[in-house]
Amino acid sequence: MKATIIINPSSGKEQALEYVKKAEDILSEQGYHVTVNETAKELDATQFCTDACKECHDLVVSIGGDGTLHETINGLMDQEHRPKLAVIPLGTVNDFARALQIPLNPDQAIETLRSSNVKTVDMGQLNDQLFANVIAAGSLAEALSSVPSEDKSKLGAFAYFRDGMKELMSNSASPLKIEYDGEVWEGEAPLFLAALTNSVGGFESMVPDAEVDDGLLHCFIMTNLNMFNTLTAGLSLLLGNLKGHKDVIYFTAKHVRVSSTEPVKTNVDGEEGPSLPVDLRIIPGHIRVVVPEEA
Ligand SMILES: Nc1ncnc2c1ncn2[C@@H]1O[C@H](COP(=O)(O)OP(=O)(O)OP(=O)(O)O)[C@@H](O)[C@H]1O
Repeated sequence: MKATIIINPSSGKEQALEYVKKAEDILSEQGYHVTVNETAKELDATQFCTDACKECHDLVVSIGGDGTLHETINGLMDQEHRPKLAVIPLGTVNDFARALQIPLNPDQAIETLRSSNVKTVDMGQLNDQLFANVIAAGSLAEALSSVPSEDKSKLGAFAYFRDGMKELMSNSASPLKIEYDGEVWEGEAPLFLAALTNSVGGFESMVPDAEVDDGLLHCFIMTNLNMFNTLTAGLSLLLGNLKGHKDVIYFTAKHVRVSSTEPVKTNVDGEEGPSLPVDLRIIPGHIRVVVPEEA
């Protein structure tokens, strides 16, 4: 059996390398021949994962934040052989791990490598790339993409909170056209979100109905922009009951197209994504993820 470890040494307050040896030992104990690949720059994780697919590896382990995971899963795109995936979360948010009940403590997450429990999980497709968790569009999404990574390391989720609140208070909205499964919504909105899992931005009850294998994109449009409503919607967003807010439209779909008459950026799995228009689809059961025995 062959396994590839993909590790971003700059993630997790730069403690990532400490965890590699432990992961390697557990995998070797289980009879894996292990290759370790350290990322040095953007898209290295994608290339390492594509190589693992081509070399018919049985398992790919992503050690890093949601950005590293996003790049890793993109290496599975269009591959005939797709190895199982294991995730050791070292980022600020770690939505994918939260949704799959993978421990956020890296030492405990590494123990998951011993588990025989494998879950089949949906992926999202955005234009020609895959995403694992969430896509956001609008001025709020843009503000979150620009949180500097030193702030993320120092302040954790608070860095997002601070910048998100600043943006919500500024009341800037974008004209959005959202076409989904034969319906159309058009209007001004500071935020559109499409989530695959229950956890968004680290809030695990944000999308309580979302299951990792339900074959649906769970979509939210934040609409009303007066100061009070924006603030309460912002709090709902941050406290995790967005669906119930009166200025939030919620729907599920399998195919969504989001466009705008203005230049609007997106945020994909926590990193800056392409500008609108974007085409979103769900790919049911695309990957197999190693999860804790009891998950
Ligand atoms: N050696 C490296 N040094 C700096 N950046 C890297 C390196 N390797 C990869 N990267 C880039 O860093 C980005 C962010 O990585 P990742 O998400 O793993 O860490 P993080 O910023 O700590 O996590 P989070 O975004 O969840 O807080 C990746 O998308 C990748 O492009």
